[in-house]
Amino acid sequence: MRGEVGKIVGEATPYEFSFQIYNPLEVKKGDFVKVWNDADGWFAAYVSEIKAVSKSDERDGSETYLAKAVVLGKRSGKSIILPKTPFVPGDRVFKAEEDFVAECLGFYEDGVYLGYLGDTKIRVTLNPNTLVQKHVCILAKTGSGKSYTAAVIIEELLEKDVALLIIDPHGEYESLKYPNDDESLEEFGLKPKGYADKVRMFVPPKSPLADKADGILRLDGINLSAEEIIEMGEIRKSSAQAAIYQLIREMRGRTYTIQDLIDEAEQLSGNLKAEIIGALTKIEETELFSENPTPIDVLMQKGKAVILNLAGVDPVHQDIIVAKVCREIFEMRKRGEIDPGMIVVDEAHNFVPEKGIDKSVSSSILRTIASEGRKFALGLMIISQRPARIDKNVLSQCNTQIILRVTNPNDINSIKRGVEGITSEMVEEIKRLPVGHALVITPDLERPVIVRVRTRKSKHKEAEEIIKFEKKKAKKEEKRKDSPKKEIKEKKGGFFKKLFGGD
Ligand SMILES: Nc1ncnc2c1ncn2[C@@H]1O[C@H](COP(=O)(O)OP(=O)(O)OP(=O)(O)O)[C@@H](O)[C@H]1O
Repeated sequence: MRGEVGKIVGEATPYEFSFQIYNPLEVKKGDFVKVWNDADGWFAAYVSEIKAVSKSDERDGSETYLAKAVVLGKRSGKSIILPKTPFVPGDRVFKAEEDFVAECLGFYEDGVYLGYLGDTKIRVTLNPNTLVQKHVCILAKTGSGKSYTAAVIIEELLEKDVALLIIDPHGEYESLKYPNDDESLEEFGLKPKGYADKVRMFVPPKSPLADKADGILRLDGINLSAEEIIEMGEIRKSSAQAAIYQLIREMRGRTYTIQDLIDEAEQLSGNLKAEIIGALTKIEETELFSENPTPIDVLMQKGKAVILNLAGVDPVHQDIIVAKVCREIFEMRKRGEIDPGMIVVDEAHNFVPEKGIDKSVSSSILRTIASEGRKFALGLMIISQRPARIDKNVLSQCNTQIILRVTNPNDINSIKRGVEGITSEMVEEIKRLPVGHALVITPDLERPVIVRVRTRKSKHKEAEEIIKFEKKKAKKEEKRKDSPKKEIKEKKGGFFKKLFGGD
């Protein structure tokens, strides 16, 4: 038979075996091979390790090459099966055809196209329902391609009309609006595409990006909790914190705004008065809270992505914004008042930190969504460069894990603890992954796979490019103003504005 590359040697189980390679140039780490199993037929296996060993009976320095192969299993109906009997030493090992490997792995048809499997041209397509409803995390050291990979998934989910809210602390996602011009798109069988018609950017009132935004985010300022006021007002003294709790107790049964609390605090006496009024005034001055808040259903709409761009916003305010927006989305989702969807949380270690390492007001609701969100079709995408600093419970709720290069020993340890079924070989692999390569672990695949993440269709956070694009667009707009179709297009703009609100 053509394509024979070696034979099984030593011990073999139904799950893995070693084989002697005939020609070391023909098999390399990461390749796929196939072997026959008398009980269950052909199976594909992944070459996870290769070593050269000297032949024991020869002193002339000649060597033999041994490979370790992990059996991938094969699709049988909806599940993946592994053979029930071991492979047999002496049996022949063949190169596996790409179609056969794809068939064995059984990627989801018309799924989320993440990239190519290892060095092959096999498309890795993940089940969108698993991704969204059972949560996903993207972990990697900085610069390894976290936000790039997140954007690839966002593009795919947008095309599947999923509602997305993106918490974007560094302003990295607005470039989704603009098409990429990277030639490597072709290699992945794709064309450039911007998502300007689907992506809107919201910012808090005093954001440095307020002029550029599609909408201003204002939160419900009615009946803020003592915890929220203490956090936002950065009230550290326990006596001042106690005074805030007391102020709010006095409001019991009434609805109140920050201004009402300031008026009430005027009645206080003693040296805490100035401190409390100062803290409340500071909150008032953010203009974040309003009696006419942004309707939450505007932030979560089928087929649209709303970016909450928090670049340049005080981290304490970011925390409150995330807490309040996510809480309302969860409550509305429970009542079926907004579309099912996914909340993407970049820099997640800041919003849902591991207990004992840091504190945040948003932790509680993010933990609730991680554990209960799937019941209400509300998913989470958790993105972080510091896995060791994220709440372990939240990480363990992410059924799909996408891990790019990680080297920090603490982060490696937390991945080992938090990711079920990860082997020491996979850990070694994670430390060496090139930029844009990811280990993907998902319940729909029997084995973790290495994916070469595809090129983005939309532009990746290159500010200069975006400015160029904006200039081009402005020129086009000038021309359009002189064209007779002007009125119709403006009407469309009006509808869009209505849909998203915005200032
Ligand atoms: N799949 C990919 N294909 C092509 N280029 C990629 C890919 N993934 C990452 N890159 C390149 O690597 C760079 C870093 O990726 P990215 O910005 O996603 O890193 P990051 O892990 O989010 O870093 P940071 O923590 O600094 O935000 C990108 O600017 C891009 O040039």
